[in-house]
Amino acid sequence: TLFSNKKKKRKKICYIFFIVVNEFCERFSYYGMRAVLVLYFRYFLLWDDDLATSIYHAFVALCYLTPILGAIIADSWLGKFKTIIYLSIVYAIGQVTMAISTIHDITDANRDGTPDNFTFHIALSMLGLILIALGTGGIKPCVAAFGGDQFQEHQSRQLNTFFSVFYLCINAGSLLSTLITPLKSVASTLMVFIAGSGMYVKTDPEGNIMWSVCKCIGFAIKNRFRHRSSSYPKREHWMDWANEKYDKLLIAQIKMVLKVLFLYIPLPMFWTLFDQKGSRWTLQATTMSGDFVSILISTVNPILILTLVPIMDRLIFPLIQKCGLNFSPLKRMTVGMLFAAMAFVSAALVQIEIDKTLPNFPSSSESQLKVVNTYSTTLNVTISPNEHLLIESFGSSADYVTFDHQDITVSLNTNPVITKAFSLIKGGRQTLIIPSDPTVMYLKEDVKSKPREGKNAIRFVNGYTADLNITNLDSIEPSATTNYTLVNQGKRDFVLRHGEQWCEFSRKFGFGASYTFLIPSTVFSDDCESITEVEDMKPNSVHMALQIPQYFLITTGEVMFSVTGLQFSYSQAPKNMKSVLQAGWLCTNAVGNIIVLIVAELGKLPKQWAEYLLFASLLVAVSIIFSIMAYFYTYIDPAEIEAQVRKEQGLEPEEMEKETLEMEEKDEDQKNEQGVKQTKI
Ligand SMILES: C[C@H](N)C(=O)N[C@@H](CC(=O)O)C(=O)O
Repeated sequence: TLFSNKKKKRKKICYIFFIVVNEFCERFSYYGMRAVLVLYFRYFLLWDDDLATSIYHAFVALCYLTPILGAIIADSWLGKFKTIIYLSIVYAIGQVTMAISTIHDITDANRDGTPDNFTFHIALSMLGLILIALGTGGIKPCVAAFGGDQFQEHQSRQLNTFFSVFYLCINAGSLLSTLITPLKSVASTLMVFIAGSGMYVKTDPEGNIMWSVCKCIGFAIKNRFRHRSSSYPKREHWMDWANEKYDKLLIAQIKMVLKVLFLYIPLPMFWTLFDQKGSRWTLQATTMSGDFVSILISTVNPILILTLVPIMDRLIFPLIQKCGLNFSPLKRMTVGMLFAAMAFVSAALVQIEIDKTLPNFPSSSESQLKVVNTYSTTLNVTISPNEHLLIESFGSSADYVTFDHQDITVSLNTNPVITKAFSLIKGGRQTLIIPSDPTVMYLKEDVKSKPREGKNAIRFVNGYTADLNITNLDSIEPSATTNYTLVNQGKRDFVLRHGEQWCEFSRKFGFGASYTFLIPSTVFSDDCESITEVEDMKPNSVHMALQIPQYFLITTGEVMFSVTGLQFSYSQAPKNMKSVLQAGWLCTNAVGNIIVLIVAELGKLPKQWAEYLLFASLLVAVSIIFSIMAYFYTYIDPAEIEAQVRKEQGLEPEEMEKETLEMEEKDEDQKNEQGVKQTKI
């Protein structure tokens, strides 16, 4: 017995391996593609930030809505195994479609590096994304439930370990996806999964279960309405009004599922906060300094998961249990929510620090102006009605001057005095450029927010007497100013050229600054030494390391909330509705994403830290509601309830046999475990 049990255990580890590796490959592909999706929208399809972010969140939401479809197909028709295979093929076709949509040569007839027919690329990429959402969402609830199906009812400890390992694989896939291309992994997902085919425990679909569930619920509601008069005796549960027509077992199963789904109502709020890691927190990072921006953002969450899941599972949870505390799944989920709320309090505190260092940007009714003087002498600049600035040659005003009106008149103390009227941009920042010929002074629009991704915005004013060529920029005419170019942090070299003459200058950049470089007429004679730098926006000074606590808190919350939720959804579902409940669980994530979308559309509170605190307070309120709901929830053993109902109905011999077999197996396992313990002693 000992030998055969060891063999069985090894076999189980082997096919669980195939399932978790399958999940690893699938998540690797999904996160790999997701990581570059916004960049593809921004720089290939040339969408603006808002559209790119909205379509991105809509795609993520769709990925978490399609599980309903996958669950229906699996539980009612194909079974989990075949559903995973078929939808993986859909997924692979989606990835290939998406990959084809990124080949600009297909429509780039004039070979200028940009596609000629954007509609074709947009249509193809949208088709690809829909197929990927169908694939990834469709197989997701099935893989988790299929993994769970490999365990028997008495193996709850092993089942919990499975879900932890499953989550580790998700995050290992997500982590590695940032390093390797995603396409290859779709094929490997399928191959790995099919390789284990002969070993899995495959439960058969039990007819169109979702349709039966809907009909049964519909009948219960109709029947209840028909018997609304007080002369009819009340029933214990409203679903009992389906007793007249439907099987008691189906009614009992629906009651179990509805009980859990009701409990899920407050859960999307957790995901609303969680999903802002990729939007608001990423934006926050762009206003901070530190040279690990992209690495931090894309890898800190999976790295922490890979560390925290084993610590929680092997150390923290057993320790809590040893202290005699009952840390039930629903309590863990509530604590998880509170951790996420604390993460947002931490984000708010970081934001307050950042705000102290941010420039004072104009409000929507204000305009800001700075003056740059490339004239040969110091100038006295008067801006009507009462602004007086003294600006050295090749210097600038100390900071922006804010106006609550747009029409201004500028006078220079030249001989004769030069006066010119300008109209400023409402809500904008501009620089008044005074060139070597001040009569042609002009306004140039400045950046009015921190440059993206911690980059630096730079531009040049040509004070030289002829056209100049600067590395990577178009040629600049005398007295003209270039548009801003974004440069990364670190040392950058620029070569200035006019005919045979050239000189080189270098600058070291930090994060998120903006500069205007003033090129004097002597630029070639002093080997670029005389180029002066005007700081339009200071570099970021709050270090990104300050974001680590918020990432740590939200990931701790995720381990408590998400891993537990996954296990809970499986353990509380009747056998024929495991995937449906997994889909319900994933839908909470979809709703969370949709809330993020709505919040992004509605706009922000004037102060970002206040928005973070608002979200934290909302989640605390929701977690209180959830803890009250959880207090009234009684954990069930779906198999036990099903057996009881069957017993009440009179068991069929076939089922009885199956159950006896399972009991025998359970006894065998227990005896064996005792045997192993005794041998150890
Ligand atoms: C990468 C995340 N830490 C993660 O584990 N995500 C899970 C849960 C979810 O987002 O639904 C996943 O991708 O399955």
